[in-house]
Amino acid sequence: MTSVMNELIIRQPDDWHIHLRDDAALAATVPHVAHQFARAIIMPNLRPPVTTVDAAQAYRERILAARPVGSTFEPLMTLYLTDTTTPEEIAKAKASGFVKAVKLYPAGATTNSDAGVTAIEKTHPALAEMAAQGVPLLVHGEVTDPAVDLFDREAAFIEQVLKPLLNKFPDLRVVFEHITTADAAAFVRSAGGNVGATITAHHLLYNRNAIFQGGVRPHYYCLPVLKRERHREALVEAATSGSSQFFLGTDSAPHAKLTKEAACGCAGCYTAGEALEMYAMAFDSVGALDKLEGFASLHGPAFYRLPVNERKVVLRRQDKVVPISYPYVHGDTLVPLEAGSVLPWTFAHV
Ligand SMILES: NC(=O)N[C@@H](CC(=O)O)C(=O)O
Ligand SMILES: [Zn+2]
Ligand SMILES: [Zn+2]
Repeated sequence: MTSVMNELIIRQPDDWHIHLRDDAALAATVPHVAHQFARAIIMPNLRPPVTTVDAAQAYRERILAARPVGSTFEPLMTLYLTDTTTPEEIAKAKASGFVKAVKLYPAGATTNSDAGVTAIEKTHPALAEMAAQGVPLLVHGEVTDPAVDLFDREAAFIEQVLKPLLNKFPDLRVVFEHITTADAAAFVRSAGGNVGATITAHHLLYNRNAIFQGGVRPHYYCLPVLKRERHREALVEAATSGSSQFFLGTDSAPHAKLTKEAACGCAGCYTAGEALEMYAMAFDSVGALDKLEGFASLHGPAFYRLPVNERKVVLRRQDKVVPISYPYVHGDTLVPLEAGSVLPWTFAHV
């Protein structure tokens, strides 16, 4: 007997990778994440980047102040790793209680990564302290060598950086962020339980054709860029496998409309307002809705050694219209992924 699931009640998910930006942008981004998720790992790629515990604390206060009245949303803060991050700052981060991880951006790999790491060896003192203290390293896993094809940069990063890094620091806890390839999914599975990965909704739903459907579609452009269909299928397989190494991270990355729809448009898809609807579509597409709670609400807390959320939420098979745009900073707007589309799922609190 086959049955269609029309309503899915799960523990409230967390988002293990999101960009909220700062100041006026928080009025747009925080209500979205706080509605869908109980907690979120907040990326530190501000200008200037969040490189100290003191800066993370101040940023955390600004996020908390932007929460809707009554919201209990909890931002989990991260530090931006640089060539000069000290072991002392790592120890301070661990002791703070609110800094949960440290983010590695290879310099030049993505948005606001120019202050990132220029050579991984320079970070060895900080990484040794992180391994000792159990502080997770979150990685944007793409090499920056312009000679490497854009679509191959994640696979190259595994061989050139990640494998040597884990050989040197076998106990380091690593999250391979926003994985986009079969290579990355296979690598994570072959690594120990100290290695996990986040997967976005857009990398589960689309392949690289989406960027060129009838013309160039800037809102589907993000980094790492969407890949071929066989990679998308491998990501869906990993996300729905039940393996606790894979968990939800939207990588929702707001950029004002004018900076996306431009001759040199910014990388990033904005999905925070409709993320769970999109993940439900991806899981439903392979009949794996029963695996969504593990991926969205259980595996991440297990990796980060945090309690699971007690509150329940519901996904209903009910149409939801994605707004054409949301208000954003300086009178500009924010165009969500699938703006104007009708999604077959609707997220609500129970
Ligand atoms: N994913 C993106 O395309 N962009 C992110 C940066 C990142 O996560 O690499 C951003 O901050 O805009
Ligand atoms: Zn990234
Ligand atoms: Zn990101």
